[in-house]
Amino acid sequence: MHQPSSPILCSFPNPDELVESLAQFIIQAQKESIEKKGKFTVAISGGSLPKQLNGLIGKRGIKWDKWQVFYADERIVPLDHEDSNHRLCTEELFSKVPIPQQNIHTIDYSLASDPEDLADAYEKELIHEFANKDSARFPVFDLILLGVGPDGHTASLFPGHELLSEEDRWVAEIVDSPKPPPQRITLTFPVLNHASRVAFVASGAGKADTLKEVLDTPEVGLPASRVRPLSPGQVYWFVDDAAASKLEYPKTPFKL
Ligand SMILES: O=C1O[C@H](COP(=O)(O)O)[C@@H](O)[C@H](O)[C@H]1O
Repeated sequence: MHQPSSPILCSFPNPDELVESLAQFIIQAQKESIEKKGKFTVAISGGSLPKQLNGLIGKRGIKWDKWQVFYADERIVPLDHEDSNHRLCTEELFSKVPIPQQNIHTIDYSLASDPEDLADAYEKELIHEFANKDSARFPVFDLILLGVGPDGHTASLFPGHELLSEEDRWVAEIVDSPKPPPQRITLTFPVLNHASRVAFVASGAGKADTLKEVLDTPEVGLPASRVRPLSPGQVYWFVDDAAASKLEYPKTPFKL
């Protein structure tokens, strides 16, 4: 019987050490995945996360051509719009590393007039990558990288929203996001909770209250608390000491 995993919390004295350790963790995850399956499937968030991936830039041992990148959530805006998570990830990372463009799976903005169609089309991209939906009930990402907002939302799963109870779809649209822009797509909880590894990344004192609620009182049920991949999947929290300053949750020393 697969049980949900308990989060592993790794805290670092400063943002630079956090960024460097996160890069080492990601490189190790891609090494293991490529050895097993010849590719590395990863989902990336927007917000403050992409900047924290800059420890990957210029690192040896990264086989960028083996990465297949999806977005954990995306705003329904043109790909070059300032609110686009793809644009942000491109500025912070993809424009600085030799990843083939075709390995980055973006939304099809031509479907923007019908968010449900757009979400379904993105789900089809996943189905293409992860085999068909009947044989694989949910995709198993090698790594999903998430942030957490002040209200405890993650990806575009917001507290109290009906999408929190989605049990079937891999990708869903949201047209009433409390944080602008209102129209988005997001991976659903079943996808987040079937990943091999999920890594949350949070830094700065501004995240301290949120982290306390998410990790010390998971029974409140904030979206970020509900990301608990089934074993052998594992959820990690990469934070700096400022973000961890109010936590009672036990820390684990970082090791690869
Ligand atoms: O709107 C979003 O917010 C979350 C959290 O962002 P942060 O700036 O507080 O880290 C982000 O993870 C998500 O991808 C984004 O669309």
